[in-house]
Amino acid sequence: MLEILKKSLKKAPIVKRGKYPYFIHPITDGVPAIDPKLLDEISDYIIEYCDMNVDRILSIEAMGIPLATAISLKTGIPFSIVRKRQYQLPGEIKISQSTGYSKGELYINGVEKGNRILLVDDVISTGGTLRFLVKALEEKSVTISDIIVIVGRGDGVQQLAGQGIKVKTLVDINVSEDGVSILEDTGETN
Ligand SMILES: O=P(O)(O)OC[C@H]1O[C@H](OP(=O)(O)OP(=O)(O)O)[C@H](O)[C@@H]1O
Ligand code: HPA
Repeated sequence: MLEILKKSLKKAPIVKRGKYPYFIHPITDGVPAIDPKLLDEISDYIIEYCDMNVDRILSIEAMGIPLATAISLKTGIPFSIVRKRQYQLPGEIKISQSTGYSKGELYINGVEKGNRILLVDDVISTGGTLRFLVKALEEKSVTISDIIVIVGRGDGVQQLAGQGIKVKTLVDINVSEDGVSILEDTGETN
């Protein structure tokens, strides 16, 4: 199950971003190249294991975009992207983004009160990005069917679980300066 994803993660190179060991992988970075077979494997898995009874798929710039595209093409469900750029449209919501290595702002457009959405992202680490996003969506009375993330690292999933936010991951990993190792049978859906 998810053999292409797991095999490719084991080969991911590591670079330091400050003190943070950052793994580089096609699904989380778009480099060196995204194999369509990998995208196919991941999107099939998500469609099988998530509640797809939704109006919309919501994902986050940048690396949520190929995931949302693949799921949308297979299901016919439209998708919106939470952007790093402000549009100043009516109803736009600004949230803070804080990861292990960066800080910035994200802007939510394209979801309405009462919508039911599937939230998809490429990786969870500290959980900071998803925590702010989920809070903003709940305040807007948007229903989240599932939160699905391809790669879990760090304690973000546990942190959010402690706040009542359930995140499903496809694969959980440990990252050190020496490389990536797969944590078997720890993810929600492994
Ligand atoms: O759990 P956290 O610590 O919040 O980290 C997870 C976030 O980090 C990445 O965002 P980034 O803006 O670096 O991603 P991009 O490469 O997709 O633009 C990733 O896409 C997540 O949104
Ligand atoms: O180590 C990482 N690699 C790629 N994307 C990420 N987003 C948070 N951490 C990482």
